[in-house]
Amino acid sequence: MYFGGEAGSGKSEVIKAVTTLASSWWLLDVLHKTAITGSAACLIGGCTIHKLAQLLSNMANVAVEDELKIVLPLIDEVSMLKRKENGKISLHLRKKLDNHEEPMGGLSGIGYIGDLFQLPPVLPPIPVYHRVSERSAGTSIDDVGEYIWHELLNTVILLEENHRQSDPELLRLCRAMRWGTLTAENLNILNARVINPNTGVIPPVDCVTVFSTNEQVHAMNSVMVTTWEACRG
Ligand SMILES: Nc1ncnc2c1ncn2[C@@H]1O[C@H](COP(=O)(O)OP(=O)(O)OP(=O)(O)O)[C@@H](O)[C@H]1O
Repeated sequence: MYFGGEAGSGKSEVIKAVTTLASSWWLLDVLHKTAITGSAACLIGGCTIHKLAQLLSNMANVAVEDELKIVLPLIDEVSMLKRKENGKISLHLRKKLDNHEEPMGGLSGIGYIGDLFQLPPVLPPIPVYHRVSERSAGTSIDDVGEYIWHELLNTVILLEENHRQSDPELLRLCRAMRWGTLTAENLNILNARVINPNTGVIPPVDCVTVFSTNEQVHAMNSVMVTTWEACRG
């Protein structure tokens, strides 16, 4: 199953709801929440997909739970998932569940969550959702990962309402950016709001700020720390 939708459409809320449901049925131990990066995994109270793979493959340097039970793995921020990683999870599940015939060891469900317009995988940048192989079921780990996504994914749920953004104008711009359809007029509006911390103009403390280099981040941090210290007297 794939749960998708733009930023703010409620994908994380779905994960919270599944967690609450699993908890109320005393099934938290079979729900394995994962994400590709550590920070994304922390946000959903899960582990990285690599940690899950390690647990499944019983690597010596991991505190392996003898009774590791897997019924429903969830993979968040799936735009960053590589074909190979999907294939590896399948391989590990086959071994762990002692079912070498079926993809994902015959698990009846796996939940992929994320917005495919968001960040792609770190190099090599072939996300699981890119169709590379024309074969219906190749044999390499990459092919298996791709096959599972393209041939076995049978339920797609798209969340269409945005619950985070209440400013319709900003939402329109964000959507145009997401689709890659920004017009010159859109760009003018966005560029008119670019703030250069070197000029001494600082944004409100509660707003999210995006920078393109670490140098700019450090410059902004310095300004904010100085301002904060001045406020404290
Ligand atoms: N059905 C809903 N009704 C009301 N508020 C909601 C609903 N779903 C989500 N929200 C709220 O909208 C905000 C964004 O939701 P959420 O973080 O789940 O989005 P997301 O799709 O995971 O975003 P991102 O892609 O940035 O991670 C949160 O504050 C959340 O509490």
